[in-house]
Amino acid sequence: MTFMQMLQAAQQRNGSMLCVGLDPDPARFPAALKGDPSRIFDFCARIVDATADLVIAFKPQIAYFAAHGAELQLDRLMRHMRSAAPHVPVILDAKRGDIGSTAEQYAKEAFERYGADAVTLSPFMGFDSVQPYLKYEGKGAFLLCRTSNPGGDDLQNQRLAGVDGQPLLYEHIARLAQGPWNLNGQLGLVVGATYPAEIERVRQLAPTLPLLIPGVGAQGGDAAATVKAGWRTDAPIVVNSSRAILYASAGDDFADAARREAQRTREQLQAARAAG
Ligand SMILES: O=C(O)c1cc(=O)[nH]c(=O)n1[C@@H]1O[C@H](COP(=O)(O)O)[C@@H](O)[C@H]1O
Repeated sequence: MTFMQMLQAAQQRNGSMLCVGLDPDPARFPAALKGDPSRIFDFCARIVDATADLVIAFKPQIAYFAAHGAELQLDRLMRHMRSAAPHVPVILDAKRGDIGSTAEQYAKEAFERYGADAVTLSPFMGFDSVQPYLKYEGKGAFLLCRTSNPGGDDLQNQRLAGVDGQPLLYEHIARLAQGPWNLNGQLGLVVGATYPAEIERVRQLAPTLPLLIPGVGAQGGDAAATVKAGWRTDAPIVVNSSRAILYASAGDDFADAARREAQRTREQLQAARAAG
């Protein structure tokens, strides 16, 4: 099954557009695990097990593992997700972007070492930096387009004077991803829940692409406005929340609390869809 097919299937099976982001920070772990980077796998596996029937995807953020030298725990977590939640696609949030020869190594890391179903990429270095990922048949790649952070404006909202129609940079990225860069239908776009008007604009320019939408929860993005702007029956939206779910409780009940928060967010998103 391709990543796009897995997304559609998980969306239907779990009735969900919620993605749980796995951003493990040992300093925020519950008392029994707190401050211990060797427990990253244990923490994440509990979250995965508690939420696997509620999500369209999981999104481990690679920096939270690499910063602690915990790559082997990420390896183990990827295998755990594969066996405990085989129906849930895994997006490795790596935000890579480099020249073709180096990108080949990053692609190998994401898809061969970790066995991810999709990856996040920065399109800043151009098509030849994206192409190596597209050689992996059936895998997905989400290009940063209009990111959730305020500083996204610095570049992404600049006008490209030399390009037809003088689009904003993020509009140009959306057009490239919907059109000439999307050789085998593997591309999606990242658009922040903190900017619903831009989600709507990206949807106009990229009507058939899946959108990865982080920014609900800890960053305060508007879940209902996000769904209204981005939802399409034939192009899934993957709405990510990390900290609000992972750290819903600092106690031993953290996995149950994560489940409740995931359930609440999923219902909120589904309700917005029904109202839409
Ligand atoms: O690519 C991403 O996932 C991403 C893009 C973006 O524009 N904004 C953004 O917050 N993210 C990631 O999404 C997650 C958001 O985490 P929370 O703010 O805790 O829900 C983090 O892992 C970020 O690195």
